[in-house]
Amino acid sequence: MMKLEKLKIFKGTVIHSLKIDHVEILPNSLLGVNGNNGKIEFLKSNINDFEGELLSLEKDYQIDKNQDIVDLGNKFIIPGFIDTHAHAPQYHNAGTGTDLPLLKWLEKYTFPVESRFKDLEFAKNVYSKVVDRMLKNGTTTVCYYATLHLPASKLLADIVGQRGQRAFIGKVCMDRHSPDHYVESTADSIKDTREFVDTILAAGNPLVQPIVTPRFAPSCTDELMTQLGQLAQEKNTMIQSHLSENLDEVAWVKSLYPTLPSYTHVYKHFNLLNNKTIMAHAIHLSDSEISLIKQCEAGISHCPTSNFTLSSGCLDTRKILEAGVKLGLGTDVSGGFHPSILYVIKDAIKSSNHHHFNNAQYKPLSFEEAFYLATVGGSQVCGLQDTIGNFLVGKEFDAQIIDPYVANGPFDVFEADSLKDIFQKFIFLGDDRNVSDVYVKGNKIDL
Ligand SMILES: Nc1nc2[nH]cnc2c(=O)[nH]1
Ligand SMILES: [Zn+2]
Repeated sequence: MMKLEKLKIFKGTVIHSLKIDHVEILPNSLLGVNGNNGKIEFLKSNINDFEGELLSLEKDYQIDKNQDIVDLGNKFIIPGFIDTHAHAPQYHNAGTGTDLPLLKWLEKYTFPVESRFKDLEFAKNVYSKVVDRMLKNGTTTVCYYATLHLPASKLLADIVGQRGQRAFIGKVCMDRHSPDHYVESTADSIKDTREFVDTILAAGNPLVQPIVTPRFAPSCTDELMTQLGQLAQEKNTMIQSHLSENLDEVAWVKSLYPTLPSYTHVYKHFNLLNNKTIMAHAIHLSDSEISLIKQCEAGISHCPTSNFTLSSGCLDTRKILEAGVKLGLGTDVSGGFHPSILYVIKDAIKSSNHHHFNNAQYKPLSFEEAFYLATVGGSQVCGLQDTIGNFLVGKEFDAQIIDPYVANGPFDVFEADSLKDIFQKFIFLGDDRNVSDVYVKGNKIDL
């Protein structure tokens, strides 16, 4: 007999993805989570005889069915969302400064607010709020950019750790083409990044990992790019940056690197493009750049809310998927004004529909595919495909409990609605009011 002292069992409807074009909707399920390691112990679905099933579980696991079972009733459980690209300091500006394209937007709104994070009180206020906001919206994993400041970047990691979120956190590196009030020397950038990586690793929280973060090629000298590539390799960390978001940016990179074949090749040249790399946007890529990304096994963070707001363009997600490149979704707060991946899911569908307007043969993203990208796709981009993304046995339990019937909620359910209809209504009409509980690695988060 297996004795598990700490087993939590969720009884009700479980929804997740195993394949990109199909959502598994599993009524009458029992999902067991091992409280010792936060992993999924079992998932049994379409159960007819709950009493019999529970009796056998009582024998196998010595559970107390009055204490260890959470009855979901008419709520359902889905994986936590994975935001593969968000700027924590920019949350201060979310919903403002939506009138300019990328390079002017950076100068006018973004660098000024990021430079304020030398003030730790200011940082503490914004960072506490962004982490809370993400969790309330069911986002259990985030790839965060902080700012170039070491103390505030460490503070973000502390706050994420205290709140129990899963995250990759990057001290931003930028030693050129930046305002005088918001730039660092090459030596400081490397020294502080090294200290940041070492500090996060020494803290030993498996949920919070450092990520090497050159802001984008135009804001890093060759020397800095070279050393960041070496550091990421030495410490075996993830890498994140921006790629081919805006046509003026692409032309700028071409002028900075006239002898390299493309923007993507710039990152490759400095050993910053590999299977641990997340590139945000990647809209204006040639076929050979997509092939290079595939060959290097890097992933793309698709940020359509930002791409619409900054008028950057519409990523051809079908082409990226058909090329076999890992693809996840990102809010890109505050280029993207909305902190919720639910919002990004809808913009990913609309962005894909735009390609369909111009080409009747084009197969736009279905809502099932967009949900997959928000969960399983994100896990692949983060290198966590064996750890999170869905409820396969052995993965860690990162989840949200969704209440479609919450009082004063954002949508209505009618008698004829199937479970799939209700789930789709949540995707299109739902918001944080429907998120009743959030779990990361089996731990319930205080919302
Ligand atoms: N969207 C976006 N693109 C960038 N490229 C370089 N920095 C940024 C940023 O902060 N946001
Ligand atoms: Zn960004």
